[in-house]
Amino acid sequence: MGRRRISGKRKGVFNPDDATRIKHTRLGVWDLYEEKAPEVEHVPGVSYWERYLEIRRDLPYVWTMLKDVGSIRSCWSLLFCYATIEAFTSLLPAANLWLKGQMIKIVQVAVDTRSVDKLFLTQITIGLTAVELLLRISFYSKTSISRPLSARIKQFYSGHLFHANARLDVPTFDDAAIQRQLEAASNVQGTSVAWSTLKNVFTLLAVILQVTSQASVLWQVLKDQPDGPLLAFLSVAYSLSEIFTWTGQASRGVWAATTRSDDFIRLQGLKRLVVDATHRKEFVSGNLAQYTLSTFRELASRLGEHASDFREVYREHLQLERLSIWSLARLPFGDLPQIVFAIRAVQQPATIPVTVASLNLITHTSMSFSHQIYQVFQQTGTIADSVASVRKLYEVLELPNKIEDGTIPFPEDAQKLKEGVTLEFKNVSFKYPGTNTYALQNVSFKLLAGQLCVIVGVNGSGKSTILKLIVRLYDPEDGQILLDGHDIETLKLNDLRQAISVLFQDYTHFPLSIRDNIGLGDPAHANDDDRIRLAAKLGGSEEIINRLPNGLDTYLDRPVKDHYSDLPEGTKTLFGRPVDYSGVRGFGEMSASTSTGLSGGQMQRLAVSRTFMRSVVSDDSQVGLLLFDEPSASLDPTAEHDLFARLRELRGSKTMLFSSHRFGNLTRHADLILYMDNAQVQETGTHEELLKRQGEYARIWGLQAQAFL
Ligand SMILES: Nc1ncnc2c1ncn2[C@@H]1O[C@H](COP(=O)(O)OP(=O)(O)OP(=O)(O)O)[C@@H](O)[C@H]1O
Repeated sequence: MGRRRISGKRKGVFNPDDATRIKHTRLGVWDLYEEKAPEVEHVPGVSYWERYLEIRRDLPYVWTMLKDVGSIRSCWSLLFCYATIEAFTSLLPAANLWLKGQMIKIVQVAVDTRSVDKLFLTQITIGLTAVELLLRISFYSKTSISRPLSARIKQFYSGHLFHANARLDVPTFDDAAIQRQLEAASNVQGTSVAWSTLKNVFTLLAVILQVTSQASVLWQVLKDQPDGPLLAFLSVAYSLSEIFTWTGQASRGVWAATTRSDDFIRLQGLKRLVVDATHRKEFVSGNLAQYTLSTFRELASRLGEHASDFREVYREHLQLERLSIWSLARLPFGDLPQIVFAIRAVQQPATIPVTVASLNLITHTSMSFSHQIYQVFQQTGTIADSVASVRKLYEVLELPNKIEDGTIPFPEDAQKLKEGVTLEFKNVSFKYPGTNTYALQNVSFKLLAGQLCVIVGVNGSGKSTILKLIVRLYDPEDGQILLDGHDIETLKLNDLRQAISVLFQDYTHFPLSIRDNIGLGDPAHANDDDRIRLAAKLGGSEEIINRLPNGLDTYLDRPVKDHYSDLPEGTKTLFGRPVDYSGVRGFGEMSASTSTGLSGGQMQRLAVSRTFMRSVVSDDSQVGLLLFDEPSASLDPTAEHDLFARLRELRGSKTMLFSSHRFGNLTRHADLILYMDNAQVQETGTHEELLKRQGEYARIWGLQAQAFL
């Protein structure tokens, strides 16, 4: 086969170094690699046949989409109105053409009889004005209908996409290919894929209707005139030649571009450094202004005009390509109708007035044909793309999660869960996806119900990874993890995660209110303010919340930005918030710093409160295992002491597992300590046992103890 496909899923890899298949072009500082178009591509229609085949393959998804769109309130009736107006509008140019043809007839009669039918002429003129008016009215009605239609469809599909995103697990979500798929499935130019596909299909059908109706009217008008059929053919032929031109261009294969210019990369880095608010503190304190400015100027002058944005140079490149030999060669054909008319006028001077009128009509129509035919081909391209997007929109709902769900319900006895669970690692080994080194190697340990386990060890030794495997964010490559004797891979995922509460080291704050941030620890009670306040109290964040002007309603990171024009200089706050000027600085993607400015420790208290909401606040808690990854890393010593004391007091007999750098406070109370290094458990035992052993644990304990002497 060897022919390329235009869009959709493609097997294999794109290898820029394969000179036999890839064309390399230097565009300023950019290297553009494009798939070479095989000769067969230039045969008109071939790529469109491929597109047709692709569209056909994707049609089942379009059918599902239509059914979904139909389920949206009053969508069918709106769509019907939209389609009717679209069809009506596409017939108006033919009506216009017919009226103009009648004008020619009037001229012809006038030439022959030296008299004009004034009434008919008036009717034609009124008709032409009416057509113009109807065009405008149709356009207005179409826009008014498309607004609610698009809004409803868009809202429906934003729910669809939310679902698609929400159901993915960590390794699947982290997969770059999946991310690209999610992106492709989301919005196209601010409106949803579904709506733009429907609109494109309507436009395509309307353009086809318009072209055929106009062509048949043109034929009717010209067929009785001398050379009429020839002229009609010539004028349409020129337009049809557009197909040849656009066939070669509308379909571009896979391409990729990169820059290897160190100067350009450094220049872009400097630009980011100077506008990004996150670097400002170091930028100012490091006195970087002078140095970066002179480096910037030096780099810019060395790069000169080559320092262009890729999109800009790529656009120019495409424009130049468009001036292909073929498009130049066909230019004279555009003048053929005029030449034929001129010859006829010389041979039959009496027909000159009719000839001029017909010529005008033909030129006008053929110009509009060119435009419409171009639109048809543009449109099929767009439809193939958007139909492919519809497929992606539905495929993302079917993406298999990499972590497979189990079937066994857990726990068997909810009452027993409160007394804790047993946890066992049997020879567990694990590598993170895409890496070659073990994050855990042959890890084995057993924790009995109600016991407290502390994992200690150097940075990167695998402590957090143990916790991530217990909640099945990832599955081990080898070995087994057992919860109350069941391999966790056989348990229902929802049940497993319900039974565990985990506080990660890299906890995040949701871009929601503090109420939601704590409440979501236990979604079933997320609206229970009493529980939320209790969790805040136990987690040590009550005081912080009370000090915030909006209390539980405070957004630490407001997900919606305010919009404003140039504001007077004195405006420092607006809507009760500091004015964010980052957008004005030109980098749209920069995140504005709208956070309320809590310290790391204060943030951690909020995170602990969320965990408490889930595990200790509710008396009907389904949690039997508590996992904490460095819960006190940002806490001051008093806060840390309080937290551990509260945890020991509140956990009841739940099993608990901590990962920590600090020895002492917790390790002395631990039933089991795992000392980890290099992805392996090196020493196990209680604090006393490990001290007696005089190993690494004892050595580090000694170091930490000495620091306090
Ligand atoms: N998402 C990830 N992708 C790839 N590698 C990872 C990922 N997370 C952790 N690692 C690697 O796995 C190893 C173990 O990491 P882990 O976070 O479990 O260590 P840790 O003992 O908790 O470290 P710390 O004390 O710094 O928290 C490290 O080498 C780390 O670089």
